[in-house]
Amino acid sequence: MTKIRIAVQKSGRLNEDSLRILKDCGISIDNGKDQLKATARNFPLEVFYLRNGDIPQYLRDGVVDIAIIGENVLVEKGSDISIAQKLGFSRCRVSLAVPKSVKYNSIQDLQGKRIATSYPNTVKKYLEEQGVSSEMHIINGSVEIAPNIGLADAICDIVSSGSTLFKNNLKEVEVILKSEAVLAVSPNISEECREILEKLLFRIKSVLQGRQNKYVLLNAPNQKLDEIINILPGMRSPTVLPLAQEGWSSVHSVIQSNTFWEVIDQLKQAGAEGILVCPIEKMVI
Ligand SMILES: Nc1ncnc2c1ncn2[C@@H]1O[C@H](COP(=O)(O)OP(=O)(O)OP(=O)(O)O)[C@@H](O)[C@H]1O
Ligand SMILES: O=P(O)(O)OC[C@H]1O[C@H](OP(=O)(O)OP(=O)(O)O)[C@H](O)[C@@H]1O
Ligand SMILES: [Mg+2]
Repeated sequence: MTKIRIAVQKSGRLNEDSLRILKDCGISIDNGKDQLKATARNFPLEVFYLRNGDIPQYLRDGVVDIAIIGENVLVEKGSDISIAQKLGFSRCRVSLAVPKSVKYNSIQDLQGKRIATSYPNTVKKYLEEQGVSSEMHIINGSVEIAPNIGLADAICDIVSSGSTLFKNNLKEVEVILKSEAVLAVSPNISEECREILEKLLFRIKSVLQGRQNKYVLLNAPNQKLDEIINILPGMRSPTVLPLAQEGWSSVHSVIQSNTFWEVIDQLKQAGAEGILVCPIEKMVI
């Protein structure tokens, strides 16, 4: 039986969330410690544990069919590789930063300067578009230290909370790109694997929809129902059921996690009581 081969980061920032999303899709993987390959028990899938930075080449060579990878790595090394789905975790940006003490007005200030980075292609392309040329110093880790040891005038690296920049006395001056984990697809994927990919994508989308929404139940006096229903659109429209106590109803609906607190405030003001909020495991639209 054909199995789809998926690359997952062996260890690092993407590993845990990548395995969690597969698990939330109902896929059980037997994980031995230090295993490089594992087979799913209940889905035609094999997991290859690889380094994030090596994955574009493995996709290109057809060693794996799909991969969970940082979008920033695809921009750097795999612009020929397509993205089937953004996955909503490991959000970060790739930014240029300079020492806090340096006056920075515009990207032109980097003309002829030395930039330390692990993302030379991304930086070069960005600078070229702005008509700026700089000298690249390729470093694989601890890039933020480079200006402090006199190795570079600026750096380009991943920024998330900004605390690494802060600790190294640097300031972010240009955001080159925003990134998150994505499901990437080999240009050489077979027809059979594409069918398995469609099944996997259906599950992933249901999981992501579930994560982005909450199930809400509340009680409301009947004369307030119209107002409350207007606040709560629901998947089609809210469910309204009579309570045992006359003149009251129970309203059930789905609301987006990112607007959640504002909606709850509006519901309370409109007269809703006993509001319960539950996570949604999967949501099929
Ligand atoms: N601080 C961060 N916050 C959020 N996401 C991040 C952060 N640092 C890295 N990432 C994302 O996670 C990916 C993996 O980062 P990580 O540092 O674990 O591995 P790596 O050193 O880039 O790769 P490799 O697996 O090749 O060693 C990055 O490509 C990026 O997409
Ligand atoms: O803005 P922050 O929240 O501080 O995150 C940014 C830092 O996180 C990543 O490093 P990581 O911790 O993955 O270490 P690494 O250099 O060993 O990959 C990245 O390379 C930055 O250094
Ligand atoms: Mg890192």
